[in-house]
Amino acid sequence: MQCSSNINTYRRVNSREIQGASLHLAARHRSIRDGDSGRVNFSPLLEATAMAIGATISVPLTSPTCRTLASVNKLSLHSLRSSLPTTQRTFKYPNSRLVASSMSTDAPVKTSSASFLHRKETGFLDFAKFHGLGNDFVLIDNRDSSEPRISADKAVQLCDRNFGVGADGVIFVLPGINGTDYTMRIFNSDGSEPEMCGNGVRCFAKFVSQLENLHGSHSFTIHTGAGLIIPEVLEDGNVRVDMGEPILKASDVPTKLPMNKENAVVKSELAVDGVIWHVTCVSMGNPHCVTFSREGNQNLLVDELKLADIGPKFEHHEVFPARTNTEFVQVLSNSHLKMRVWERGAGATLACGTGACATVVAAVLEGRAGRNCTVDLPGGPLQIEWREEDNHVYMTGSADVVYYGSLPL
Ligand SMILES: N[C@@H](CCC[C@H](N)C(=O)O)C(=O)O
Repeated sequence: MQCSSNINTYRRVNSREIQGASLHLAARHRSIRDGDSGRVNFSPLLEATAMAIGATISVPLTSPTCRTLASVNKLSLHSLRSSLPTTQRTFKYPNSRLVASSMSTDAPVKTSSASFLHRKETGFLDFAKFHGLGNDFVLIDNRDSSEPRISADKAVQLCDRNFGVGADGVIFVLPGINGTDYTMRIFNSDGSEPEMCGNGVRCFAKFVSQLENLHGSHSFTIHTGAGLIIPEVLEDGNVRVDMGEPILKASDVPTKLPMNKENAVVKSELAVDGVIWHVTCVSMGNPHCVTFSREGNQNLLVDELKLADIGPKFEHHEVFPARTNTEFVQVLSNSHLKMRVWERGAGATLACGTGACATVVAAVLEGRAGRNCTVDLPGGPLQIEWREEDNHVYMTGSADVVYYGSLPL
């Protein structure tokens, strides 16, 4: 896997100013259910407040009743596009209103998710808020341009949990390159741009399914800074992602820690804050430092760790020239791990998909677990398999929409 050259390197953005709406404020208030549509609308007062400050929010409780595209099953979107007659291939850059109206066949609602999703009002940014096990993102439909609709600075403002929408990152659905269906780019909440995001790519897949009105099992190809990533939306709504091969070569992770004869860093000693930690370094396109133990303590009890104290010391350690994500892992059994994460550019998050993948790779390399594991994260479990046959890592887990919003740019 190669990092593409259009991925910017890390930089801190200090601006915390937010213009426009206090969406978060409105989103925190209790909402009332609109029984017929199965959707939640904010109370008239809050709705009015949101409008007054230039923002709207709508929240889906259940998926709209939809026509099933049976032909999509098991086909990649790419192959689907080329096999459908032209008249049915309107959804690549859809006439938004058309697609919106075909979304629901028996329960038309005045503010359906589809119509909201396909709104394109000048001067406004329409977005969807998603989360993968509590790792939350603002998703932006950017299919009409290969340049992200908002800057890194604006992403920092949106991610602010007090003055913005509140999220761990902002993700853009861009046109595909190199023959892929889509390109994914992401800004962390600090404005830096990582190569890849595991939970984010599951959210990306569900968002694309909504935008393209896809149902049943389907998959597509995504170009990322970590190379080709292939998510498959399953019948049960979960998403399985082929995350590609882990990178173990120290200089590619990258880390300056001393490597073994295979050029990998496995169970190496790292001094952080006067304590020796045993770490294994893995890149899933983005860098990870995984630790199961420290000197005199063979199995970490992760609930006892003060993540906010030690996390930043790993992230900014001199042996990690591109900074690092750090996973603190407790082994529960040969197939069950418990993990807490300190993310580069985002801090403590409730889950990290690439981190869970790196964790299982590290557990196998250290002989602590098998290749098929459940990884428990603060936000819920992920199933991770490091498959021997193809050396690829597969991640399966949930991804859910929280609400759709719109705010002035
Ligand atoms: N939460 C993500 C990882 C997001 C990127 C990370 N913070 C980095 O800078 O590498 C995941 O689910 O993988």
